[in-house]
Amino acid sequence: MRTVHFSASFVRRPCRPLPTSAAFVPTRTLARGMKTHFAPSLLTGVGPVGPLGCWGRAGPPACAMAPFRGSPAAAASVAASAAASAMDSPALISAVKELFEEALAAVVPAGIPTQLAMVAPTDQKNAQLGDYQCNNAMALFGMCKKLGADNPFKSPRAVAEAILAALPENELIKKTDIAGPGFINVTLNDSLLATTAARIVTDGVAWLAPTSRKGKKVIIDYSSPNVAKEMHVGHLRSTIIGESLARTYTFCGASVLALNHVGDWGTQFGMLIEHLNDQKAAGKATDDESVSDLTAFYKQAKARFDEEDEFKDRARKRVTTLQGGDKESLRMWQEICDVSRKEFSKVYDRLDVNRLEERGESFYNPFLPETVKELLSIGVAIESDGAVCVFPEGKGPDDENVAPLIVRKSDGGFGYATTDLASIRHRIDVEKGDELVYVTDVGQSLHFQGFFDAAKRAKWWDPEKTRVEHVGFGLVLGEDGKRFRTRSGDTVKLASLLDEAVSRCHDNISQRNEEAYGGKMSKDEVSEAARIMGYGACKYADLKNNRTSNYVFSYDRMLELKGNTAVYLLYAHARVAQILVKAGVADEAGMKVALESADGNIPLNMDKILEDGKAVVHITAPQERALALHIARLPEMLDDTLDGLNPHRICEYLYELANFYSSFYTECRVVGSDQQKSRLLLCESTARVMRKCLDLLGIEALYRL
Ligand SMILES: NC(=[NH2+])NCCC[C@H](N)C(=O)O
Repeated sequence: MRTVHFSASFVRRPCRPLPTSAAFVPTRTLARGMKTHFAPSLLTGVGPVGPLGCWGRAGPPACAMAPFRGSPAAAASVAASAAASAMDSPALISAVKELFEEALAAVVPAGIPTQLAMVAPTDQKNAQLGDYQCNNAMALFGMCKKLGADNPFKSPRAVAEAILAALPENELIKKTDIAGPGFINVTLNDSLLATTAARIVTDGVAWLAPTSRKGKKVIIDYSSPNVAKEMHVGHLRSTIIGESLARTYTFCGASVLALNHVGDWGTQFGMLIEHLNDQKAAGKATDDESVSDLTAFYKQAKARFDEEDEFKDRARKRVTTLQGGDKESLRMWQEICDVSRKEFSKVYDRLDVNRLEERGESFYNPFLPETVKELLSIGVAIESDGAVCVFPEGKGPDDENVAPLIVRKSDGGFGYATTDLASIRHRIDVEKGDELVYVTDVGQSLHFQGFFDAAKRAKWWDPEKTRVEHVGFGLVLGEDGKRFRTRSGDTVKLASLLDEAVSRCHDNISQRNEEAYGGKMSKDEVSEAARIMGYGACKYADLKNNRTSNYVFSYDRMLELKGNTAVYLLYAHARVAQILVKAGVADEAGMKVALESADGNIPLNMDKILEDGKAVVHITAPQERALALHIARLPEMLDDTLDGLNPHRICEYLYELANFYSSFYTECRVVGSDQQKSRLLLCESTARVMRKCLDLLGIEALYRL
């Protein structure tokens, strides 16, 4: 076995010179005007800044550091600099893979294709084995055997040995060993983990954002309720999942266009306008209750449409005049949309969703005739029974059991599919999206597959150039395992659902406030905490599941104090915050500041955590190492989240983080220990990562509970 030392592949990469001195002032902290004794001291002195930023995968790293060549303790010290914020922080796993790919390139014999590194994190239950495992040796040996006499290897183990011998010198890996037939276990350098944890405090958690989405334009279509219809739990799921993805993409450097593809166009507007007209004639305005409850209004209009021939006739004519651009019809359509819009925005305000841009189906109306015409002219669509249809590749009207995509109905009207074809084209050609994401229930999968496929055949979408994904999600079920409904069988109103969660939290927190804190929290504080916890619990209960599975909506479960719930995590964060207060690193006033600030960071009394003006984390116990490793794996988790479009990965990570922290806190004395500064730094680092993860899930943090 060979121990690989510092001086990595990246040493060969161009680096900007190391600054000779660096001063760091946490700007937000100062801007908030703290008491002088809390003013952070300047961090001066430079040390070898952690190598994390230099692991660079593709593209030149923005690098301002030299490779570490000093003692491990020195390596763990941090000198933050202005340049540091521009640092790239690729995922650990990618850096490990890159090293193994270099090694593989050197050992793969002629006649065998280039090998991608098969590297996976080691299950932390087996932490003694290492942090990552590279599993290429066995498969590569299998390929080499086919070379017969030209196979240079005797066994998979020999392949593993060759890979290790070819591993470039680097700063990342402390130790490697071969297990079993040829698994390579990899242990990372402690100093690197320590440095990463410390830098989160000096440079902010954004420093650790992965760079895989930098400069990418991502268009996320989510929420997308329908005008004059109830915004139901499905739309709530879409809103919560889409918002979390939007936040995560943004954090990872993408420019996000969040689109609310509201169902604001279609034949139903004929009857809605006519009904509105009649209501007005009867002296009722849009702010009248009978109209503002649009669901009821819709039902009335529908009933009349089904029962009154004269009304039906007018409604049909109205659709034509509306689609023909008649001013008066458009004005009334607008009026109806406005009523819905007001209702939707109430939900968005509650959920803290404010980046969504409304671009409803109506936006694409002018492009629809052209869309169909082109599909016909290139032969992707054909006329069938008076309608224009896109059949699956190789299928036609004579094939049985095929459901074509209808792009123009036999009455000449356009539908959902046509709008989506126009929208995908617009998002690629005009908006220049690199990734297009659509968040709806899995029930719409066929629709998405259908128009994605048509867009590809029409050459409007090149999958090599643009990533297009339907992010489907499962149903919300009631505790009886059936579709979530009220006892009377109606769909559950979103507002009342959130209200109930908040009210239950209010009861719990008030009780705790009296019992455990002697009423220390004011009435307002209790209400605010209940709001954060109630909304947080609903969001988290939704996000923590693998999105494609159905989940059971249960207040009891989502409000449990233990286990993978928002309540547990909010408590976990509050406990860390309170330790920092107890140690004098932060104070109550600082927490108030944190609550109002954009990044939620508590102003810190830096003297309490810096050693000789430097932020230094010492790793002396396995629990400290496990915690620091988990923190350093944030970029890897985020890449994973976006690759699979799975926000539940963030929940998993956050829950594990809370657990690693809890083992650390149980085993390692913080306040009053020799390691107090280092450990407090680790606490603050943990708190920041916790807050960032909560924020990516759309959940606010609590500092005291
Ligand atoms: N581009 C899209 N199709 N977005 C999703 C729209 C969702 C649709 N309005 C619904 O309520 O089901």
